[in-house]
Amino acid sequence: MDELKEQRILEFVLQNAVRGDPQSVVDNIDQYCRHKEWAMNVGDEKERQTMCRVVEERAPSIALELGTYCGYSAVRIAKLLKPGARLLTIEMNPDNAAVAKQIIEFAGVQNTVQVLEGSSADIIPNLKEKYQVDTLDFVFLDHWKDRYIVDTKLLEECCLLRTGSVLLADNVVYPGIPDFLEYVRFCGRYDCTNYPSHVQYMNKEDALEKAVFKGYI
Ligand SMILES: Cc1ncccc1-c1cc(O)c2nc[nH]c(=O)c2c1
Ligand SMILES: [Mg+2]
Repeated sequence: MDELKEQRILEFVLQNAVRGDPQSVVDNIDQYCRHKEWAMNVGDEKERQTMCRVVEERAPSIALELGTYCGYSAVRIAKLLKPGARLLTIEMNPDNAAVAKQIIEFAGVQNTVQVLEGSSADIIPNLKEKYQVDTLDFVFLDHWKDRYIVDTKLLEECCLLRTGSVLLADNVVYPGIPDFLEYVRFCGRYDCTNYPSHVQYMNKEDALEKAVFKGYI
């Protein structure tokens, strides 16, 4: 069977990055995806400009990521978390989950990041009982465009958000998530901020949207 692109990214990291050094791991993924094979990691521009500032501002104790992919943003987020904080990251594709677990372990953040393999629809309702979550301080949405609004409503229905919980959504311009944007901007429960950027490793316009939950009004 052909080796998957994600396995080539993993190989490149294992051969070129420094074990236990999260920055070296994400730098090598950026280098591979910029010069050898494009891949849908969130990328260094969005992370440097926005994600790191939003995460550090919120200083989450418990964070959730929807869409682990190869673990690139999980490693970046883990690096920004305070001691004792944890990140749960959900990945539907078992091949990607397997690659992500190895990249997370190589980066040395396996005690901070837990990869939950399966669908967000199945896992989100179990976060409280099975994963000892009370409410989430930070949620990074980076999975499938048609799941952003459904999963946002599911987080609300499962009482997983509290006043001040921060949602940060990738790709709201390209590929574009119009139903999610309209929901968070006009339902009355979120304060929204848009952060223009570019699709990773390309010049194409994109943006991140931050939506701060105001409560179950
Ligand atoms: C695949 C693609 N092609 C051209 C331009 C952008 C994308 C793209 C970029 C991303 O950051 C994505 N993140 C999560 N899930 C996606 O499907 C996804 C797709
Ligand atoms: Mg993305």
